[in-house]
Amino acid sequence: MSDELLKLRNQIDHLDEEILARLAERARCAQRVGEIKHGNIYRPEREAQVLRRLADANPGPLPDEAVKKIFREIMSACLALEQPLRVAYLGPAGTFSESAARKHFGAAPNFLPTAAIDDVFRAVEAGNVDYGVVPVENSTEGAVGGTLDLLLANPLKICGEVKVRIHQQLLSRAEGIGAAKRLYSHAQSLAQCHEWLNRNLASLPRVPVASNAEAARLAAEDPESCAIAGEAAAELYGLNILAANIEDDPNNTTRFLVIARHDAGPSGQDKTSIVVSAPNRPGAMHSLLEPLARHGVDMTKLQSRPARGGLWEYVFYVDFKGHQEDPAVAAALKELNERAAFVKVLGSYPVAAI
Ligand SMILES: O=C(O)C(=O)C[C@]1(C(=O)O)C=C[C@@H](O)C=C1
Repeated sequence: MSDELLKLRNQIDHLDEEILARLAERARCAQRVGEIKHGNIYRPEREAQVLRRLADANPGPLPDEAVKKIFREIMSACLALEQPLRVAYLGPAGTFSESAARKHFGAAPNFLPTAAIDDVFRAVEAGNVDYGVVPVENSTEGAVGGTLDLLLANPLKICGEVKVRIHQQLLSRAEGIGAAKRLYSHAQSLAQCHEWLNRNLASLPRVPVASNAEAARLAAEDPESCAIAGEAAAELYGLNILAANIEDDPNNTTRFLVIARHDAGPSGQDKTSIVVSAPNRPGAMHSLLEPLARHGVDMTKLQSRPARGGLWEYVFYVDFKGHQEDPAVAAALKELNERAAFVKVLGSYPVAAI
């Protein structure tokens, strides 16, 4: 070993010990915070502030994303010392929902896969888990209607959002695609890779199944098949990646919501989600949203959904920038309340920080 290599490795050992001692000190601080803090132990607003502050202070050469991932895990481990979290997500294991849950909470919680989106809501409401992670919209496929309906019907709050870049992989137990007789995947993933499949595997029969993870499980059992699923499923079922990132839109992203029995405090960079219904008369929707514009509140999403029970009646899901405790948002919400037939605040939460 050269002298320089030896010296650098000694230096790294030394730095690692320093980092470890500082981590232990940080963990003891977090434990003490846990003892003196009242109410919820998990504080999404504080975690978002920590991640943003460190990304801003990052001197390099590590990219901001790497710094945030490292501190995401540090906070996850510190929080577990205060209180081990239980987090439900739309399963089975290996889905993009699991990736979203792990991206948001780090590796420390106990994760519980559920069979359907409403099971996630039920598990949180019943107190079987502390938090739930559910998909709400995809950049190519649009809104997840089931989640929107459940948000309206449920007393739960949104306390966070996570965005996951969806990369689809062609997976198989075999080393090549030659012997494959069928392709399993979720219908949404088949749609997201439609052009690639038409160009490369036009004659291979496509079999839609309940989830990508289920597709990967089937491909692991059946060597004459392949599947489209994410990397997490490939790892879980020990499959080879025959073609990587085959989604037609390279920016394909799914947004997930974190649901809880409480929402989040202000973090300085927040979003608020509400559901409103407008009285059935011309211009009602315009008049309803006018206070937002007048108070300088930026609307980021407007999504309509048929109201249960009334033919051709709609409810509107509106997201805007700011926290309901911000004075401009509070003033706009007060006026909106006076004008709307119905308003429900689904929650204020930090803009995705990671
Ligand atoms: O600041 C707190 O309230 C803490 O409990 C500490 C800490 C952290 O590790 O920084 C851990 C968990 C919370 O969700 C937020 C932050």
